[in-house]
Amino acid sequence: MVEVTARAMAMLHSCAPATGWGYGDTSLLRKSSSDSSLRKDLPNPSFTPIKRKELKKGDVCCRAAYTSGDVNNLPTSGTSYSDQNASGNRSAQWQSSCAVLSSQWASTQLEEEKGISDVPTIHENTDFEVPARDLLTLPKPLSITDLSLQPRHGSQLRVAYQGVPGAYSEAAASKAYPNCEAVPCEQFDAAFQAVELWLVDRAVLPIENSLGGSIHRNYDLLLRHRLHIVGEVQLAVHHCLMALPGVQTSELKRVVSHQQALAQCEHTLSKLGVTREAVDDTAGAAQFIAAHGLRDTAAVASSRAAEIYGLNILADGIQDDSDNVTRFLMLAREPIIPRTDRPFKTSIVFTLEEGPGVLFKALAVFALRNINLTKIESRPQRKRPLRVVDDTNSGTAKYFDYLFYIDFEASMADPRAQNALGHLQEFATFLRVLGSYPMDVTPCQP
Ligand SMILES: O=C(O)C(=O)C[C@]1(C(=O)O)C=C[C@@H](O)C=C1
Repeated sequence: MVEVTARAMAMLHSCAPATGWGYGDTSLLRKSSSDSSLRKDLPNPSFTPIKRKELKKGDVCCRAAYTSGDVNNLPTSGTSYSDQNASGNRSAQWQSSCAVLSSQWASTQLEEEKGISDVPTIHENTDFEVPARDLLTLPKPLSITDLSLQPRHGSQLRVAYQGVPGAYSEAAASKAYPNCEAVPCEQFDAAFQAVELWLVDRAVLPIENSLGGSIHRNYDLLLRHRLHIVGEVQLAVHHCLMALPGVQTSELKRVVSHQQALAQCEHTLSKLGVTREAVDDTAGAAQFIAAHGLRDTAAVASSRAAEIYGLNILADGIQDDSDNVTRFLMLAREPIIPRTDRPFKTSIVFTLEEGPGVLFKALAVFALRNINLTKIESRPQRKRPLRVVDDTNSGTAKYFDYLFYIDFEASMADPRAQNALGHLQEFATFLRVLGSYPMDVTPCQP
């Protein structure tokens, strides 16, 4: 058991290209030159794994990359994209470019008059039950352009989320960490950086929604930053249409909200026949209407946002499907110790060489061990979006290069998961474990 945990932790801390192992104990994981079709960790397979000798022309590139050390500019062991771009004065650049501010209790107007924000004072009690008349005293979301404060150490967990008070992400942060101090951030990036800079302890960010699909930005940021997924939380998202008190639905010309929320309410909004405008978050839309006294505009947001910003709910439960759930990830600087005494999920990201059946082979490492996949997402590799393949018979072809993100139902403490990743790493050109964490099995109540 101790050994299994040590292997799991080594994998969680690793950020290794498949060509060079970043794992602590490579002998435990690497199957050296053994043929993967003869793997001893596999149960008597119900179908024969693809053998090396079955590889066709296209597959050869897997082996080539395996020995060539080509990791396509992806992060190497212990590094991230930001490391790779970094130069000697990296530290200073990093500090200044990604500086993030903590909660700021100052009116926007005051800041505008001064032209620059005062050094903010951290308020001791971030109580978001603020009546609408106190709008100006709501905490200002963190911004990546702000200057940084020293992180605060206290007994209360500080949890960054994207948006302003009343956003679904704030509710998700409270569900994930009851009694936490939820810290609003302007952008997803700022939430990542707030954790990295020790301004907060955790971040809770949306990753997918049952109606709207994946939040791609956060997939990309997971790879660019070096945080670990330490949990997930699912939240039922119940949208309301809201406007200033006294405004009728017939007076509306425009609806503003987060683009995911607008997409989740497609039916209702099409029937309204108004223009739609996307803003950073749902609660921010409600705040905007209240702050500017807009009588021709409604917001799609939570009932809590209506309460905070003093708006009137015109319609309730306007999402296309009553079962509308958003899954959020909990992120931390350190991984948690994976366990096997409760259901766990593991999230990974990897790249493959081009070739017939390569993705099939990658997915087979899980199927062969009876590991259930819960999510697969592909994202373009930004540093290498296109690869030119010179083939004298058919001219020059262009392939798109992708990163594959997979969530599977197994803990990294489970030898099946370790063996599956050991197997995958034999032909993946890059592999990183983003986290191994308890599955959210609680009811999706807001
Ligand atoms: O705008 C908010 O309130 C958010 O918390 C963001 C967000 C998202 O990004 O998907 C979260 C949950 C809902 O799916 C709609 C919007």
